[in-house]
Amino acid sequence: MPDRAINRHVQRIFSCVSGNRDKDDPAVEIPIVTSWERSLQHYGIDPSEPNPVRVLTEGELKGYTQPIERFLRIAKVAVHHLHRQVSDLGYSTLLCDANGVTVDWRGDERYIRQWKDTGLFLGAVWDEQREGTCGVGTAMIEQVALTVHKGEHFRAKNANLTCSCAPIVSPSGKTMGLIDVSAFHSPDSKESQHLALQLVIQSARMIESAYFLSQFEDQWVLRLSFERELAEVSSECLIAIGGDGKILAADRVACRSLAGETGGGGLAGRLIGEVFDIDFEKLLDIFSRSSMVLPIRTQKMGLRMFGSLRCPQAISVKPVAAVEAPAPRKRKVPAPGEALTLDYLAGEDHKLLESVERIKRVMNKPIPILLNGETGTGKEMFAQAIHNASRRADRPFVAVNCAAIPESLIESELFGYKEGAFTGARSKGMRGKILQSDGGTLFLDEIGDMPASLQPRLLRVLAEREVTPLGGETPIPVDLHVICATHRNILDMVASGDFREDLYYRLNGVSFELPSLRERSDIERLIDDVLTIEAGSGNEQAVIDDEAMRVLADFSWPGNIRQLRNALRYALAVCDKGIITCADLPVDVTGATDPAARAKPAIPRPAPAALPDRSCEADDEDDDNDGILAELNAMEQAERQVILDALHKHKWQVSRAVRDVGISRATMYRKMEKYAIVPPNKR
Ligand SMILES: Nc1ncnc2c1ncn2[C@@H]1O[C@H](COP(=O)(O)OP(=O)(O)OP(=O)(O)O)[C@@H](O)[C@H]1O
Repeated sequence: MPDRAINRHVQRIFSCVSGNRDKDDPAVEIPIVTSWERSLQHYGIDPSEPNPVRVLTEGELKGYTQPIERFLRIAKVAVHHLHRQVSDLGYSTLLCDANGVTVDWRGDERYIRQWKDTGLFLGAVWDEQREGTCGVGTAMIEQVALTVHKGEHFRAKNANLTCSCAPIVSPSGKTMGLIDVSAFHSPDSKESQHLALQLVIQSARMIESAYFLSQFEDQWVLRLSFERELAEVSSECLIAIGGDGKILAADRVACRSLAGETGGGGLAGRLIGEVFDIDFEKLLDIFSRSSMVLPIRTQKMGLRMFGSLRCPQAISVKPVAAVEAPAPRKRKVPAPGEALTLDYLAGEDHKLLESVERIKRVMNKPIPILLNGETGTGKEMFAQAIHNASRRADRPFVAVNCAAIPESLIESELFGYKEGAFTGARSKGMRGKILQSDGGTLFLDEIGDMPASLQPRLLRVLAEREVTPLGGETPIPVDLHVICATHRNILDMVASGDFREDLYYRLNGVSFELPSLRERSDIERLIDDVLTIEAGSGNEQAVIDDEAMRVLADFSWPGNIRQLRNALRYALAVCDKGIITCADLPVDVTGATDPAARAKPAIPRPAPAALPDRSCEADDEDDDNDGILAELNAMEQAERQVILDALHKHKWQVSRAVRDVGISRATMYRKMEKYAIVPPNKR
């Protein structure tokens, strides 16, 4: 550029930044002026300085490309595709990383010298701090797609270039890179670059979508479009959904389009049914029967969209619609010592049955399973049952409780060590739990307690399917299926930085919520089953009387099935003649049952007389039953009183009262109904 032109360029920038723009000079767009200000005042760059663009050596460049190999692989196709569209128009195509380093490049090889001289080449660093206003650097800082055309470049030496560039944003909203087309000959008018800018925007979007789909390849992805006609061929919004129906992530178009639904609170962590007029179960159900595009409305704003659902990759080999209907389940209570099966564990709880059907679909696929549930809900039992039902059943099932092993030992427990790896190491070394589970299932219980320092190592094992024991150098290949369990909210831990997001996505291929005991719709059935199992393991057969069953079914069970097992084990040991009554239940269960009942005065003991004597009926029950009493003959009145006395004596425990009276339970209930005897708790 001749000196006079350089001076004019520098003059123009100075007057514009100082607010004294020449009135003949066309207005400069705001982002460009702001960038000129930054370049001049912040970075202190001299616009006339002719220093060439910095180009990294091959070795230096490797340091930038290696950590983003996946991104490069995904973006490559889009870079190639874009370049095919623009190469004949004299553009080169640059893919830059988040630092502005050109990590992929395409250009007409005939002009290689010129590309290199202008810095439109592999390894060139296009950051604003160094180059001042330029396509890549300014799009990176402003986080928008833009064209920096000719004299809008800050440095005079770049003022013949035209650069159109768009940022590429990751699922978590960070700039992962930028895609740019640049040319050193172009018409003067900036409008001439409109199409080039639209093409880079489209390519950036294509890379973002491909990256999103790859990042969540083991998850369900809801693809949404505002136009029915386009929904099948291209989607505007992408939403990744975990196996529990909660949104894991949404791409930036989805976040922007659906911001009104969340009041700015973000989509991640919300249930699909909170945002749309359909819940996840229904969505799965519809898409399992048809792959059609489904009209969906958003809950708050009522936006009409058209969606399709992409299955986790490992399931998609078999369309969900083609999954056979589950065979009718045969449910039998396992004999003592017999492994609990998935069908048995599902019980008759509606939600659990659905979960088990879904588990069956994925258990033989390389999809990690995450089990959520309160302590004692049976997570380990489930993990074992999944293993037993899977193709890996004849291989080891290895359980590791991350909360139970001291942090200092977890590493060697999991990864093992070579002989002599450290003082005290066994002379032959140790195969860690991961290698022990080779070919089988590794169950990581309390995964939320996995120390932060080991999370990257575990991630590497899962990604690369190989382990390097402590003190070893050669990685050993391992084939394992991972099932994790936690009672903690891992998403919250991810948000607070206590759990690695990438590890969470690796582990949560599909997740299942095990209901607490108090939420189960089949609680009485389960209580009976657990009693059968407990009674079978050494104790006498027993039954639970109605009152005790009511107490057990109403209890809150903070320790879930584990606590229930213990309570029944105790009751079996103390009960008489195989009948478990309230008196046989541990006090922590009966004491917490019904605080209102406990506050009531004790039921008065009846007078010893066997004949009708209204004075003994201190509960005011019979006041309400005068009409019935009047209709009874003397015999009946006497019989009624005997029954009532026995019930009072045994604090309304039917099973005990029947023994005093010498009648069966069924007869007792019939008589109670006939004589209108209603236990206090049912009044
Ligand atoms: N459906 C069931 N029927 C009978 N017993 C069961 C059932 N589910 C679980 N159990 C028993 O309940 C106890 C707790 O189960 P488990 O250890 O699998 O729970 P967990 O959710 O893994 O607990 P934690 O979170 O405390 O590790 C075990 O003794 C197990 O045998």
